[in-house]
Amino acid sequence: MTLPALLIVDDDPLIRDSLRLILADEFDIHLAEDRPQAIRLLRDMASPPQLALVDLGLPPTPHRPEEGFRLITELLAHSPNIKVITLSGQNEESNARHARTLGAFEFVAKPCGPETLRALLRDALRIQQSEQTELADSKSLFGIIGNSQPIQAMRSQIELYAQTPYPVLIEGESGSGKELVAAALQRLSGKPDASYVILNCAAISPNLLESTLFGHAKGAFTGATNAQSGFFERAENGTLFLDEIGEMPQELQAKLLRVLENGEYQRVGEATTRKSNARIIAATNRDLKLAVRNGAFRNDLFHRLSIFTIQVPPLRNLGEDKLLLLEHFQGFYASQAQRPAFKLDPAALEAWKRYSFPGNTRELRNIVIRLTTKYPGAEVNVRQLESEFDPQPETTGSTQTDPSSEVRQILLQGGFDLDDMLMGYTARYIDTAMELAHGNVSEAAKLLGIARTTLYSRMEAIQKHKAQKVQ
Ligand SMILES: Nc1ncnc2c1ncn2[C@@H]1O[C@H](COP(=O)(O)OP(=O)(O)OP(=O)(O)O)[C@@H](O)[C@H]1O
Repeated sequence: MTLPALLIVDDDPLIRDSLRLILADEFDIHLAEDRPQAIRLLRDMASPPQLALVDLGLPPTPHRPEEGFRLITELLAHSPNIKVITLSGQNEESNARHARTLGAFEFVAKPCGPETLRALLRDALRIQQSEQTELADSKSLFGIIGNSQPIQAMRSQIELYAQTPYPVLIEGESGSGKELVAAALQRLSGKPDASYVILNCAAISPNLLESTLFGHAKGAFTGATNAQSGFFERAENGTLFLDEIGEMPQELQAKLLRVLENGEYQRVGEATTRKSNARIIAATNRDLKLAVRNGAFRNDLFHRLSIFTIQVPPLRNLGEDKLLLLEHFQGFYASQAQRPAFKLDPAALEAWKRYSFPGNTRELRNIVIRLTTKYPGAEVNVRQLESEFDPQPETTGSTQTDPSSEVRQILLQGGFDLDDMLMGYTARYIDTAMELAHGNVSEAAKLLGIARTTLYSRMEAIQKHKAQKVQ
């Protein structure tokens, strides 16, 4: 029987060795002493580990949590299903809570008894397996929960774009549901049996990305003992989902552009030109436009990819959907754990509605899992609930910057488009108003000082403008 893989990242050799000793009979252990080593290890593994135990204080800043925070984000970018458990000192509760906002499943205070740790890891594994069943079950249902106006608008966009052969770019903050949107696009593509291949561009080391995408000839590089097909070939005439597209190296961006333009590509080390009919869906949590301005992402590729763009709204803009998601996950995880569900008392429910969930639905889901374990069948009060919230939420979320300070530099760079810039501003104000109004369009229109119908038409204009730029 294959043991589930567990990545342990801790800079203290004593802790690494003792954890290996304790857990090796039940888990396939992989050890790393810092973030870069962990990422290298991950990239070399044939499939990502199911679990990770991460110390927050890692070199070069072993007394601060930043390196651990960064590793959590990178692990989840590499493998969204991985369950990350953080190890932390007794007095670092607020750091541990912030780690959970970033997507960590749970934290455990050091020193921790072997049985507690085992129980936690088994629990994480069981929940991970149940989530995979949920995903399979929800296929016909679209999987996307929410009735707010932004989610309804997003569903219509998915339906509209799903059956076209053009690329779709999915933008949104981490944990907001981009992968779910990609899966929905594929399911509604009208080719239910066609291949669906997912490549996370952040998960593959940049020098292997080209051969992973396009394949390689025998002897193309050291270690290429056989010819190998790539993801484009595997996708055939189905869908290729390129997650974290912002991480793609520049040289490869040019090759991807060529496939998007005429379907042509070559395996590494081969002169024969091959044809791809795969439909491309790409996703990013970075501001790609900013990356274009900074020269990190090709402008022409951005325009090709963003023929149809879907903005996945952050959870804080979705008003009552926070309650729908609460209800859904409450029921789901209680039945998985075969325990009665917890309930929020009225004050806790208000706090739930007020909280901004900077880690989006992934954070909400992890909070529900923890409450299910801690308070089966019980009423959760506001103090108990708020101890699950992030005490430093302002450090996550959108990474957009105010462009006004860059005006001179942008104009001098050339290629500036005033309409584009104004649309960007309009979109940002609308987004903020929707956030303040918890997804209520009439309220948002009031804040913006325009009529509700005008707001709808501005939203439409933003989408049209994006589509027109590439035609
Ligand atoms: N509207 C939704 N309804 C139900 N589940 C959702 C919704 N949005 C997100 N989720 C769930 O939240 C979790 C995070 O979603 P997902 O992995 O798609 O996020 P993401 O935007 O791809 O994040 P990242 O950029 O970090 O990869 C998943 O478990 C997903 O199923």
